[in-house]
Amino acid sequence: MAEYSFEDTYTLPVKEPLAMQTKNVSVYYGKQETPSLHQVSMDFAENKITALIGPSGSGKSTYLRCLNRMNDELGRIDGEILYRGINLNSPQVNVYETRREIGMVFQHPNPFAKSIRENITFAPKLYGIKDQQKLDQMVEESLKSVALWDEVKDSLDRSALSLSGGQQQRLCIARSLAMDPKIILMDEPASALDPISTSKLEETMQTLKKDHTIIIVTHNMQQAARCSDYCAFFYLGHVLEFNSTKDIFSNPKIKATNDYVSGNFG
Ligand SMILES: Nc1ncnc2c1ncn2[C@@H]1O[C@H](COP(=O)(O)OP(=O)(O)OP(=O)(O)O)[C@@H](O)[C@H]1O
Repeated sequence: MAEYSFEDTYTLPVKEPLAMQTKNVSVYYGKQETPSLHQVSMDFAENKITALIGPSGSGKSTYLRCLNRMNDELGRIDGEILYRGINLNSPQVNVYETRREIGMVFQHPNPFAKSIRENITFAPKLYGIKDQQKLDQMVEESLKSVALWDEVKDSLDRSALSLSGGQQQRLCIARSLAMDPKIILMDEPASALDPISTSKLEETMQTLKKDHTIIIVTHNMQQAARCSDYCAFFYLGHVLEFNSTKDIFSNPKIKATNDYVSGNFG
């Protein structure tokens, strides 16, 4: 039984260019009759960071994974996921192309058991890029974007698994950047990192947003408040409030949001 009404919602209209938009996205896992995610509509401003917050099991990761079709095998997804005028939630859409445009960084760093250099060049080579000079340039640019270049430029052929957890996570972001995505989805990317690595990751996000749109799931309220421009509050598979981060934390419109950001439940 929900403690808060699903009717009591607030959605801030986004008055800037959009990178992506969803309309009434619902997710039914397996043969569920009641969806785990209910009709989520949201606008993602371009070159901004949107944080998805809410208690455990509220549907944040379920929603995030829909945005680059990572839930395809798990059930039925209704609604529209609009990117550059195309509904990505349509069988005609090539999921591999979608994931080139919309990259994903996971909770635990998952570099390949290969060298630092090969982690970056793996996907570009699969897509047919053979020019060594171009590949070297991709390695340098993507590692610079995540502020890892200075730390690893003299040991690019060393195993990625020998890096620290924080370095591995930044390498994974660099790996996703090599395919030049426009949107980067991040599912609790700092949850396995120490405070210093977390702070470097947050700095990286601020650099990346000059050229990318970022959508991040986080349990860490301070992180959402520090890093994001917009915030969506999820509760039992519904989005109850979508607002500027400033207002979510200082002037929430919905009681459930206020209770959550004040630490009254979660
Ligand atoms: N693969 C799956 N199969 C069936 N149900 C699932 C699956 N993944 C998630 N769910 C269910 O969907 C609901 C939302 O889960 P989800 O992981 O999206 O929430 P969340 O807000 O990201 O939680 P957390 O913060 O704990 O990661 C939960 O009830 C969960 O049990």
